[in-house]
Formats: sequence, structure tokens, C-alpha cells
Amino acid sequence: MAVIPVDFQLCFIFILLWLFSLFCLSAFFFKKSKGPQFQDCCLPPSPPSLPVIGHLHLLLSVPCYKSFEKISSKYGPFIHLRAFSIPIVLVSSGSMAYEIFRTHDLNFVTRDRAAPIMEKSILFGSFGFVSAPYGDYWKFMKKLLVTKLLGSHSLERTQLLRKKELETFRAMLFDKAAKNETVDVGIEMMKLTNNSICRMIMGRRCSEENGEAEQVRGLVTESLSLARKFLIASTVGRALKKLGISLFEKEIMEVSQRYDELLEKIIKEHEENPNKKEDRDMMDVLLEVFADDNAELKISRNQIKALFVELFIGGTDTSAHTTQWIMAELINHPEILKRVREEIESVVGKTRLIQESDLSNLPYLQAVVKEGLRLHPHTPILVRNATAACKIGGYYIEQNTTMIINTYAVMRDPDSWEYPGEFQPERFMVPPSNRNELALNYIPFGSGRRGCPGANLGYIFIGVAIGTMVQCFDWTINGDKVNMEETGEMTLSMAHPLKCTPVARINPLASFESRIP
Ligand code: HEM
Repeated sequence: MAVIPVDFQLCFIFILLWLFSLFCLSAFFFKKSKGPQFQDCCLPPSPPSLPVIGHLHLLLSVPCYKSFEKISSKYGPFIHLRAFSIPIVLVSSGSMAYEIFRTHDLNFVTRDRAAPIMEKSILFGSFGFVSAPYGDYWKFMKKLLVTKLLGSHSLERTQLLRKKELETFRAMLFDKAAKNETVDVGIEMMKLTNNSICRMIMGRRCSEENGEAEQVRGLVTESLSLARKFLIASTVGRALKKLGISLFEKEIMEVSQRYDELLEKIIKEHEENPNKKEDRDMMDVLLEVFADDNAELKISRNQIKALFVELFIGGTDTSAHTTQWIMAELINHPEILKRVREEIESVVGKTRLIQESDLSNLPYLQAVVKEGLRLHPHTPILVRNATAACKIGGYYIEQNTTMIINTYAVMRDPDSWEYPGEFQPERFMVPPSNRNELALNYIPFGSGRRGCPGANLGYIFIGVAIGTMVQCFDWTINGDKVNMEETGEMTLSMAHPLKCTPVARINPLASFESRIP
């Protein structure tokens, strides 16, 4: 027994020495020299680093958007870091975000430079659309997403499906009010968004009755908790894989397998029983391309599955969390809630219920949603890769640098926002021309070619849910104020999920009778 620790220490020292020599060799042999056009510029400023691992310790602290904000407030809004020999640039200002997403968009259009480490996985694997490099496959899928699912025409066509889900949501709230029961806003919003997206992309089949929507919800929650582990694995995992160490692979593959089984079942159902031409959903269209040997672009079954997984993850949790934050802000700011309600009553009236088509006539409600997204961005960190070396803000960016854009810090930058930590929707009632054109200070949906294609759907989900909760109910909580403490690793969540009790303001039966069809 006594011999084991000695062996372990020796092994550890040996591994460290090996890592160190690998690092020195790679720095010596593979360091690229700057092109002549960059000779006059230097790398962005950098905090002190440790031998071998560089700034890895800074990248691993939790929650990362907070620790990155701290580093930036000390060393500036544009800093250079290194994890082993991987160059990383941390961005926390709107003007630098503008250069990345607008001026140099094409250079930063790919998220991660190397193929994802879990090639065989549906989740975070090499089949995904979100991680796909900019090329024919990404362009094809993006076009399909916009024309068949998320563009304004498609959203109009699927309005009725979402209306049914909103009715279910509203009925659930009236039921809770009648029983004086508490609502977990995040969980109920997950059901609303998940059911709506399942119906929109897979038609009637993924329904509550056969439990598939419920399974998808469970998988989405598990996937989100794996997201940070995946980021660590894809950043340092490449180096460790060379040493035969696979980070988090088992956990990720297990969740991936369950998605695979569920989606295979749904795909088979579609293949055996396709929708009529006029009712075709996105799954029908993708399967048609899959089966067509002469199609312009060949797509695989795994690519279809990975896209659906990404839509479930990207489309449900984002809107659910944001709605929860906004409702919490409204409960803590009764004067703002009152103003939203007055606006709804003056535009929608008192005899019918708010619906999607009202949103464009409710600017204050829209401002409330925008302010909620600014203060509580679901995705506080965006990752992009520099395809080629370039110059940003006068600094040299090496080829293959991983760019980390801290949207949380950008949208709370005191140089761009007055009282950045305050919930003040009025700031969005000012016409956009009054804001700085050359700075991207508002990026809850990212920006550029890789910006979120679901932003309009997100605004709809949140707008109608908040509108319904304000129009039909008063809300009570335990205590005076909602606790707004944050938690989360890669995503921003409430440390104490919002639980509140609805008190009906209107007679649901009367309003249902006078509802406009
Ligand atoms: C409040 C709601 C939402 C928020 C806050 C949000 C946020 C984001 C963000 C920050 C990105 C990364 C953008 C970038 O890198 O520049 C993104 C990408 C994406 N989002 Fe959303 N999103 C929301 C709703 C949705 C919905 C409803 C869908 C679809 C059903 C969706 C689908 C996607 C997809 C497919 C991408 C990847 C785009 C690409 O790689 O080209 N999102 N979203």
C-alpha cells in the first residue's frame, strides 16, 4: 500500500514534465509569424499567466461571465488570454463587438475551429447546425429554418398552433388561481415553449398525451447542465485527448443516446405516415431531402436529429428563463407592471384577451421584454473563432483565436448604459437613432450571420406570456420582493426560481365568451 503514493507522485511529475515539453515544442515549432500587414500591431493586453496552463485557471472560475467581467474591469474590454497554447480574446465592449459581428463578420462566422470532440454524439457532435462551419451545409439549413419555420411568413402560418398552446397556459393559470396554488413560472413557460416548438416543427405527433414533449423537456434540462462541461472538454479536451483522457464523454453520450432513440421513433412515424403537401412540417421537408438521391445537398439522418435537438434546446429554455426574469422584475416594480397593464387595456380593451397580433401595437410591453433581455441575457457568453489573422481595435488577432464575447458585460457597460444595473424599460422608448451606431451594445440574440434566427419567435413567446400574466392576474409572493440572485454556468438562471400565486382579475368565462376568434 505504502508504495502507491510514491508511484502516483512520480507519474504526476512525469506528466507535468511531458506537458511542459509539449508546450515548449509547440511554441518553438508551430508559432506562426505575423504577416507583413500586422507588423505594426501587437496582441491585446494580457493579465499575468501561469507556466504551461497560461490563463486556464481564470477560464474555469464560475460563473464565467462574472469572473470575465471582473478580469475586464481590471485589464480592459479587450484582452488576450491563453489556455495551454490556445489563444483566446475576451471582449466586453460594444465597439469591439461591432468590429467582430459587423466589420469582420465573415472572419468570425464559425463558432469553433476544430471538429467537436464527440463526433458520434447527436448532442454537441459533428452533425449539428449550431456548431457547423460556415459553408454549404450551414447555408442550406439556415435557409430552410427561415423559410419553413422561423421567418415571418412561417410564423404567421403557425400562429394558430401557438394560440392553442397559449390557451392551455392561460387555462392552467386560471385553474391555479381558483385553487389558490403557486405557479413555478419557469416550469410552466418551458411547457408552453416546448409544446409550441414541438407542434411547429413536428406537427401533431410530439404531443403531451404520448409523453414525448415531457421527455424532450427532461432531456433539454440535462443537456443544459452538460453545456459547460462540453465547453471545457472542447477547449482543453483536445490537448488531453492526445494523452488518452476523454472528458465527460460518457455523460454526454448517454443523453445523446436517449435523444437518438426518441427522434428515431418520431422520424419513423413521419416516414410511415407523411403529412399531406399543404400540411407539411419541417420534419417532412427534411426527410424528403434525405430520401432524394438527386438532392443538391445530401443530408444525413443524424444531421436531422441534431438540428431538432438544437431547436429544442435553443428555443425552449431561452424564452422560459427570460420570461421568469421579466415577471420577477415586474413583481418587484409594481409601477412598471401597472403601466404595462394600462397599455394593454387601452390597446386590447377590457373585453378580449391579448393575442400575438396585438404585440406590434404595444410598445411599452416590447420595451419591458427588451429590458429584461438586456439585464438578464440567457446566453451571457458567445464563442467565435478567427478564421484568419486580422486587426481589431488596432490589435493583432492571430489566426484560430477563440473569441469570447461577454454579452452580459457589454449590456451592462456603464459607458453605454445609464444606470446599467437598473430595470428601466423607458430607455427602449427612445428612437434607436439616439444611440451610438458604431457600437453593438444590445446583443441578447448575438449578431451577424450567426445571430439567433429565432429572435422573432422568442419575442412572441415572451410577449404573449407576459401580456397574459399581466392582463388577467394580480400576483402575490412570499415576502416583499422576489430574490434576484443569479446562478448558472454557461446560461443565466434565477438562483431561486420564481414561484408566485395568481389572483384572477377577470372572469375567465366572460372573457372566453367575448374572445375574438
Ligand atoms: C428569448 C429567446 C432566445 C434567446 C435569448 C436566444 C439567444 C441566442 C443566442 C445568444 C444565440 C447565439 C448567437 C450568436 O452566436 O451570435 C442563438 C443562436 C441560435 N438560436 Fe436562439 N435565442 C432565443 C430563441 C430561439 C428560438 C425560439 C429558436 C428556434 C426555435 C432559436 C434558435 C437558435 C439557433 C438555431 C441558433 C444558432 C444559429 C447559428 O448558428 O447560425 N433561438 N440564440
